[in-house]
Amino acid sequence: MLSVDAVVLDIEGTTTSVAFATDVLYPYARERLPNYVRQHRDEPEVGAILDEAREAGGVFNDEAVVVRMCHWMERDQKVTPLKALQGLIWEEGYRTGELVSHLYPDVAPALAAWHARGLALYIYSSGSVHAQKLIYGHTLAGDLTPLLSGYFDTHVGHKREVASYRRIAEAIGMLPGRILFLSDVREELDAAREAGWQTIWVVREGVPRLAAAHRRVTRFDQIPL
Ligand SMILES: CSCCC(=O)C(=O)COP(=O)(O)O
Ligand SMILES: [Mg+2]
Repeated sequence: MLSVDAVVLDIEGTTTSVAFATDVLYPYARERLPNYVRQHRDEPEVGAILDEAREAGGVFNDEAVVVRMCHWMERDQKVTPLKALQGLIWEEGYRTGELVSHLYPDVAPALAAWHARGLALYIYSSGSVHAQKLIYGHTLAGDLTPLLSGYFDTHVGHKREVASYRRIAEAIGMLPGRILFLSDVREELDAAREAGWQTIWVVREGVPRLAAAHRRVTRFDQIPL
């Protein structure tokens, strides 16, 4: 059995299929981004995102920033202002019911059981905190947000950087060795382990099995908690 006080979960490829992101969420945002910017650029929140994107992209006007953001999206670059804007665009889709988050069937029962056992559950994703709340608030299994104690995005740093995991441990006030990180990406797990966390590599069905560098599961009910 693993002995931990908290579980930190990645989203894409771990609780939710990569296909939901690549075939549903990202195209939804890509189709709407230019119009969304045109309609909302005078709102302070969107204005601040555009300023940050201008700075990150080294461009000066709104047209160029839209082109740059679309370019980031095509390459799935996890650039913080892009992720913030995607979250705002997805909001309407979740509100109208057009978007419902995919969730692997083993996830909701495991989260409920771990929560009932007193484990604190957190999300760490490149998607913005706003997007994360929407994703878990509208899943195939219903609203899972009551099970979650907090959310972290790229404001704590990127997921392949050791410092990000140190910051999260400090923010949640737990010893690194008492935190378990679940992810489908080896470089993220390597960074978490270097920060002293326990790790499990979630390798979902249909995903090629690579050399095991971390303890590995294909479903959450195989996690010994
Ligand atoms: C269901 S994916 C939506 C979240 C997102 O925008 C993203 O980039 C996912 O990145 P992760 O770090 O969770 O792999
Ligand atoms: Mg992932």
